[in-house]
This record gives sequence, C-alpha cells and structure tokens, in this order.
Amino acid sequence: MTTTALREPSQGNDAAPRDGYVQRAGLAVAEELARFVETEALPGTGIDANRFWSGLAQLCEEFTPQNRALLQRREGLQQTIDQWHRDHPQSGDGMPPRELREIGYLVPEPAPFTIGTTGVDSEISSVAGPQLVVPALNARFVLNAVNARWGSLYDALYGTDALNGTTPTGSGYDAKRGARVISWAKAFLDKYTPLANGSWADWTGGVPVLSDPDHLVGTIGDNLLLRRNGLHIEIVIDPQSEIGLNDPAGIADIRLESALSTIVDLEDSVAAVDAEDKVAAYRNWLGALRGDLVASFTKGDQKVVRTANPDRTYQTLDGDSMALRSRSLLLVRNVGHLMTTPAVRLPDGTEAYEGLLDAAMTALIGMHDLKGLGRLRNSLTGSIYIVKPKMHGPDECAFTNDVFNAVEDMLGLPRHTLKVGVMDEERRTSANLAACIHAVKDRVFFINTGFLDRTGDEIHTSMLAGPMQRKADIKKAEWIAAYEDRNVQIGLACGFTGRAQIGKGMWAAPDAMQDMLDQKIGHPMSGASTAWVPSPTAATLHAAHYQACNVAERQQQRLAEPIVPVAKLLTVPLAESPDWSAEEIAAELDNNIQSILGYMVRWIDAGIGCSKVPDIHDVGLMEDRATLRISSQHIANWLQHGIIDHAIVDEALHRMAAKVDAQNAGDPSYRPMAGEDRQSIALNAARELIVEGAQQPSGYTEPVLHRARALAKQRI
Ligand SMILES: CC(=O)SCCNC(=O)CCNC(=O)[C@H](O)C(C)(C)COP(=O)(O)OP(=O)(O)OC[C@H]1O[C@@H](n2cnc3c(N)ncnc32)[C@H](O)[C@@H]1OP(=O)(O)O
Ligand SMILES: O=CC(=O)O
Ligand SMILES: [Mg+2]
Repeated sequence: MTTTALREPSQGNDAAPRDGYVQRAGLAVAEELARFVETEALPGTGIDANRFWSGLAQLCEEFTPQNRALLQRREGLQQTIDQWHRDHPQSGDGMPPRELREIGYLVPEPAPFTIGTTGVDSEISSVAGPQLVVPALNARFVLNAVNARWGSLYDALYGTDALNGTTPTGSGYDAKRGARVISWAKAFLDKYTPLANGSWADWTGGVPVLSDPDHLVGTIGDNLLLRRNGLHIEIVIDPQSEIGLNDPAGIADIRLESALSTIVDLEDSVAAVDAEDKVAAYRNWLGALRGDLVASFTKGDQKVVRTANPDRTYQTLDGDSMALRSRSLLLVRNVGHLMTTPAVRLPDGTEAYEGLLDAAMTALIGMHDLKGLGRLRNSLTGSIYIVKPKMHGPDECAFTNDVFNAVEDMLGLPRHTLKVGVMDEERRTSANLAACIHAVKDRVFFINTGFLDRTGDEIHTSMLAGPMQRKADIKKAEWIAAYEDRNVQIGLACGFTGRAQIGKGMWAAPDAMQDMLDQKIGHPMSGASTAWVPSPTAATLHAAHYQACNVAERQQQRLAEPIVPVAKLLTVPLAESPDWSAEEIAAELDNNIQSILGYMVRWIDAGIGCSKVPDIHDVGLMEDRATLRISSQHIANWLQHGIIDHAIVDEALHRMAAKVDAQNAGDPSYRPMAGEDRQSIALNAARELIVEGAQQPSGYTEPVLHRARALAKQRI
C-alpha cells in the first residue's frame, strides 16, 4: 500500500494578506465568516462589528497561550504515563493512584460544595426526559430535532422493531400490526395514567375519570392532555381518521412529550473543517434559535417545507389557557480545546483555536434568543446553554469558565448567562469529577457520561499497559460501571437535584428500538435525569421510560450511597491472558475496520459527520468521531502489543474497503476506495489513523479527519 498521501493544508505562519480573508482588529477573518457575522449574527444584538472583532481578537490574545499550555500539559502527562508503563512492563494495570497523584493527574478533592447554578429552564432543572443530539450541519435534521418535543407513540411503535423485533413490510397499513401497537399504547396508559374504572382499551370517550385525577390537566379541541412525572401525554381524538375510525373513543394517536432538550452539535457528529462549514453550522444554530430556519426537500414524491412548530395553547380543566412548548429546549455543543480553525487567523498567521471562536459565535447567536429577535423563544430564563466536550481535568474546566467569563464581558452579558454542560468523557475528568464541577460550579447545567469518547481515552491513556480486551468486553469491565456510578453519585453530592441535569450517553443502535426499550430504562433507573437518543423516534420511545421510573425518587435513594472509590475507576480493561483464536482476532479487526472505513469515507468525501454504518453482523450502528476514536485506538493498541501486525491490517483495510464500496454502490456520488491506484484519500486517512493511532493527541481522530477532508474539498 502506498504511504499516506495526506499533507498538512497550508497553515502559514506569516501575517501576509491572504486571498479569501479580510482584516478585522488584527485578525485575518475568512470572508464568509466576516459576512455572516456582520450581516446576520450581529444585527439586532446591540453589538457593533468593531466591538465584536476587537473582543474576539482580545479573547484569542488572552487565551491562546493558555490553551496551548493546557494541550502541552495533556501531552506531558501522557508521556509520563507511557514512560511508567515502559518502566513497569508487568504491571498488569494502569499507573497506580498514588503515583497519579504525584504527577498531578489526580488532584485533591474539593471540600463538599453545592453548585450555584440559577436561571435554568425547567427542562434542565426539574423535569427528567430524553435528550436528542443532532448534527448542526443538517438543517433538515435540526428542524426535525427542534420539533421532536412531541412524537407519535403509535408511529414510533409501528415503524420500528420496538414491539416484536420486526419492521413493517409493504406500503399499506397492516391492521394486525396496528392492533398490537394500539394495545401496547393503551396498556401503557393503563399502567401510568389509569382510569378509575376499566381499561383505556374499553374507554368510549367523553371526559375520563382517572384513578389519579391530577393526571388529567387539560384539553385541546377534543384531545386530552395528561401529565405524569412532569411529562405530558396527548390523546388525539379524531374519529374520522383511519385509526380513529375503528377505535371505540375515536383515538387516532397517543403523542408523548419526548425530546425535552436537543443538543445542536458542532462536535462529534459534524464534519466542519473550514469557514464555509463553520458558517453553515452557525447559521443553522441561529435559525433554530430564532425560529426562522427552513428546510425544503423532496421526500418520496412529496415536496416538504419544514419549519419550527409554534407553541400550542391548551385549556385547563378550569377553562384557562395554558401554552405548552412544542419545541425542544436547544443547547449547542461547541468543539473541545484541541483543534484550530482556518476561519480565523491570528496576527502571526496561525489558526485560531476553534473552541474560542465557537464560544464567541454561539454566545453571540444566543443573544438573538435572549433579546427575542426571532419568531420564537428558546430559553424562558435567559440562559444560553453550551455543552463543552473533551475537557481533561479541572484546569481545562477552569479555562472554559474563564473563557465564558470573557465572552460574557465582551458581549455585555450578565455573569453566568452562559451555562456549561460538562461532558464527562475523558479519563482525567472522570477521575477528578468533583474538582471539574467545582471549576464551573456557578454555571454548570449538566454533566453527561460520554462513554464513547471515554472508552477511546481509556484505551489511549493506557496504550502501553498491554493489549485491551475486545471492544464489546471493554464495555462490560469494572471501570465503566465505576465511571457511570461515580458520575451520578458525584452529581448528586454536588447538589444537581433540582438545579442541573445528570446525563447518560447515546443509544448508538438507531434501528434496535426493541433493545432500547428493554435496556435504556437503566438510565433513568440510575438516577440520571436525561439520556441521549439518536433520533426523534428514539426520543419518543425513551420518553416511556420516564413514566416507568420516577427519577426524583431514584435520586433521593442514591444520594445516600457512598461514592465508588477512584481506584475502581482507574482499573484498566486489559486482557488478562490474551488467548483469542485467529478467528476471534480477525472478527474484531474486520468489525473495527469496517466501521472505520464506512464512517470515514462519508466524512471525508461527502462531509457527513454522523452515519449509520453496518457492523459485520449487518446491524446498522451510529458512528461518529467518538466511535471512530474507539475503533482506531483499539486496533492501534493491538498493533502496539503484537496481537496483529501491519500486513494483517493492510489486508483487512483492502478487503473491507471493497465491502464498504459494495455497501455504497447505490450512491452515484460515492468514490470507491478499493482499486488499483490506491489513491483514495479516505482509505489512506484510515490507515494513518490506525497505524499512527498511538501518536494521535489523546487518540483523537480530528487532526487526521480534518486534513483529509480539507484535501478532499480541494479535489471537489
Ligand atoms: C458520541 C456522541 O457524541 S453521540 C452524539 C452524536 N450523534 C448524533 O448526533 C446522532 C444523530 N443521528 C443521526 O445522525 C442519525 O439518526 C443516524 C445517522 C444515526 C441514523 O440515521 P438514519 O437512521 O439513516 O436516519 P435517516 O437519515 O434515514 O433519517 C430518518 C429520519 O429521522 C430523522 N432523524 C434522524 N436522526 C435525527 C436526529 N438526530 N435529529 C433529528 N432528526 C433525525 C431525519 O430527519 C429523517 O427524517 P426526515 O426524512 O423526515 O427528515
Ligand atoms: O459525546 C459523547 C460520547 O460518548 O463521546
Ligand atoms: Mg464525545
């Protein structure tokens, strides 16, 4: 195989004027970004262009050296851990806690404290329910996510494998399948919002008498509005409809309040490598917040124009009006501290840190909501919710806090308007979680176990400790249970109840809804007040779990638990005595490589940052940068320890490239990876990510992906 054809896109170190850039307050700003800021993002906010650009220049000047130093600290600690493993080849585990303390990887626990976050919306502070994540670059999906606050339970059950593991066949309505759906949904009502007498299945209409009258809270037209555990259920009455016609009470659907909040994602799920991409993502964030985002597309033979739903007004039982939110509360995930962006260049010609640009831009755009400049409102409490991923330890959280302070000052926002959601997805953050929360204690609105990135970091941190278990076994090992438990326990101990979310990770099998219904109840049962879902349909089905489990009660029960010791968290999932058969090793490798290629080829050639990719058992799995980190780090680890060698990897890459090409054969814009010339940028990038995986910063995939995508864009 030829060596990688990737070269660094020109990064430049000089301050000479460049094509496509304009000068603003000493920064070179990509023209499309400058135009977007000055004509779309600033108008109405009361911030003029000079103030914004000089504020951004100051932000970069003040925080660039600190950002760089924090990244060097990451590297320094990693090198120390690597050296420890070289010196202790038989350790059979990671570096022990005492020595991690000595090198400053583990820091002292803060004295007990309670977070001071105020002014958050009830979707964050007090009602437990699903959290949807949506790639910011896809306007059609973003709008679907905005509207995913409510979803049809009938459709979610009928259209997926949720009930009996099968999906509908044929185009017409399958009455037998429909009957099963209706019976499940009415049994659901019987269980959680029962009638005083009899079953919902026999209810023939009128005003129902409920066993707990408080569960019936209003009406809209003929429809009934129920509420339990803070979540609403709408019983849709339409005797003329195809479904209502055959129902004793004319029930046409049961709609569940579903995605209480949605993260518009600039991180793991997007491919944004330059100003053009960043502006597209910022524009969608702006449009989603203002309520003027529109997506027009053809679906089947229908032309669809999708917009954000307005709120709906119900009548209370006393006849008063009651407006209910029709849209998910929107949060935005910025990028982490690692990457720089060519959208803005500093006076010395180098790229600005992308996280600094995101902080300034997403906050500026958030002002449209605070000032009510759009058609619709998001936060009713005047907060802008920014999720910050991939932070390593308390110093990096404190840095984020300082950056947010500076952005608030730059935009004239009251202190702690910018709320932060801390992704607990790096090992040093999990191990020092209380100190991390303390560093952002007056603005933190969630902690969330991003177990996918966290698994990647688990492998990378202990890369030299020995071969890791197989991927599926890593997910069952001691560290992950400790990680999930500690996250909840520490969140509760820091007073998150009633103030902030404790969140759980993604259901990464978008088609496996029966399994999700069976298993994801574990998230609310753990005391988490939210958990991630990949799609609106999954949000509706997961919403059912928050009726089955009262999270507030679970939190009270868990508050009494002692916190799992950090030593358990630090247990590395090493294979004790690796004795896998050749078949097992090949299956593991093929599976990883198929996911890597299936994901990377779409990222690099088509700019799609989140895909459903079949695994070797043909189960479609959600793949994003975090799952790519796991797969590539896992192979890098097995290469490092001689479980496999480069020749085997190359052979698998070529075999799997042909397989992925065949899977994409129906896509006319697809560029095959397999072939004689072996010039596929995606294939070469995949090889680089694997072969040089041990050297990638924290095992991240972004540097390789960004370079490859930038190269592929030049080719387009
Ligand atoms: C580790 C982490 O960071 S996890 C967080 C990052 N992950 C994510 O954000 C997951 C986002 N989810 C997705 O991108 C998709 O659901 C995938 C790629 C996982 C699966 O996609 P598919 O099942 O192939 O969905 P498909 O493209 O067929 O879309 C089906 C419908 O669901 C909708 N949909 C799917 N996912 C979402 C979503 N996350 N938000 C809103 N709508 C969605 C689409 O809009 C589409 O409806 P439409 O045709 O009416 O517009
Ligand atoms: O961002 C989420 C993760 O699991 O990684
Ligand atoms: Mg992540």
